[in-house]
Amino acid sequence: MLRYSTAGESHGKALLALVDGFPAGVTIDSQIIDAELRRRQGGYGRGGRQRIETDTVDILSGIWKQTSLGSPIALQVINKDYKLERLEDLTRPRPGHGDLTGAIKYLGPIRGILERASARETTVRVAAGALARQLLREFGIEVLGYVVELGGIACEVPDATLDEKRRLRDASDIYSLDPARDPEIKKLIDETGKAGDTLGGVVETVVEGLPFGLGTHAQWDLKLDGRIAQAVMAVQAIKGVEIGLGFEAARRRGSQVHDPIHFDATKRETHTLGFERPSNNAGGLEAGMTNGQPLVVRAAKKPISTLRKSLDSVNLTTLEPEAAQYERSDVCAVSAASVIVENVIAFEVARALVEKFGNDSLVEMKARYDLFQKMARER
Ligand SMILES: Cc1cc2nc3c(=O)[nH]c(=O)nc-3n(C[C@H](O)[C@H](O)[C@H](O)COP(=O)(O)O)c2cc1C
Ligand SMILES: C=C(O[C@@H]1CC(C(=O)O)=C[C@@H](OP(=O)(O)O)[C@H]1O)C(=O)O
Repeated sequence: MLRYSTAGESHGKALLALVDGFPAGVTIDSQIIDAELRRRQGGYGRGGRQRIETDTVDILSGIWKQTSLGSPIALQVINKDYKLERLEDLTRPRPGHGDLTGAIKYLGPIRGILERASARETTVRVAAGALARQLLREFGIEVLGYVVELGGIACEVPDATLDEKRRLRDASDIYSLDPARDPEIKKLIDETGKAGDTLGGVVETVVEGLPFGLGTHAQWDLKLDGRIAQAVMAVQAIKGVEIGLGFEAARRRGSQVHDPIHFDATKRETHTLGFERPSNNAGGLEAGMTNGQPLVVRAAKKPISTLRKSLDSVNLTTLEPEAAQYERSDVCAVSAASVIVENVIAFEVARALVEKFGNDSLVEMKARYDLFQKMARER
């Protein structure tokens, strides 16, 4: 099974991810991982921390001569802002962060909670996802994430091709598909920050080139829609996930929701096996399985919890009412969230891919992939 777990505190020595079950024989370029880490640090509205860090990955194991060995891959990102031993505890928990609940649950300091709850941990989730997408590319599977709404301002271009979307996103400081709106959005972020407040937004990820049959209908916890939702919801500050039409599907009639099935013999040799869908309201998943269409996932990110103009809180030492504590913080991290969501989805898709085609070696996976496509055409 392909899986990973992470370790590390926000101001500890380093963040670590341990990736198990990654197939042998995949060419790994650490610069591809570093490029995703750089993007995660970017966007507009980040706080002072990103001027301190220059995140790069150290691959500590599992790779030889730029090729995966099939053994565990340990990924490390060093914290330049390592200062955990010197930091004081907080006494006034911030609403929206894990401070109050974690301190009560673990009967310990708030510091012990916020250091691990912090989205700094997503550095190594992104590193693991960027590793996984190097496997996906071997199968022509491409993943792209971008911002579609920020602080209530919509910034998307429907119906663009993946390449057009990539070009637009890479031209935007916000990572949206509508760079023309960058000045308006930046102004909103600046004004909100000056007012001591914060902003959220909506991000979208598209995965193209998926074969039929990743995931399964057969058991609830193996359905790919549920697994994608878990991976995305588990990103800090994500509060909603939609696949395809999502909540909008509940407002329409069936005839306006379900994607008709057509057949085009000229596309028989492609990953769709010739089964074309004039719409993709299902977002690429039916009954927990990929259906050859692009996977489309949206996620809602709430505004940052730490407010310069603090909300009401309680001093946990005196139990007297006091304003919540302020620690250095972002005003808006929606752009970063688009990079994180994109990469956690990449990992989940890669996990489902190795489930279907095996995870010993890339060469065996490819042979099984080709055999499956042939058998599916001949069924
Ligand atoms: C990229 C990113 C950066 C974040 N930066 C901050 C921050 O600077 N300050 C803050 O209070 N919360 C920040 N958050 C959100 C908190 O980590 C998150 O709200 C907290 O861990 C509680 O978890 P929950 O919102 O998922 O319930 C950030 C989240 C993301 C995804
Ligand atoms: C460090 C990162 O994000 C951090 C996430 C975060 C939080 O509470 O989630 C709080 C801030 O931490 P600090 O107080 O050290 O500035 C953010 O900067 C990062 O994304 O690399």
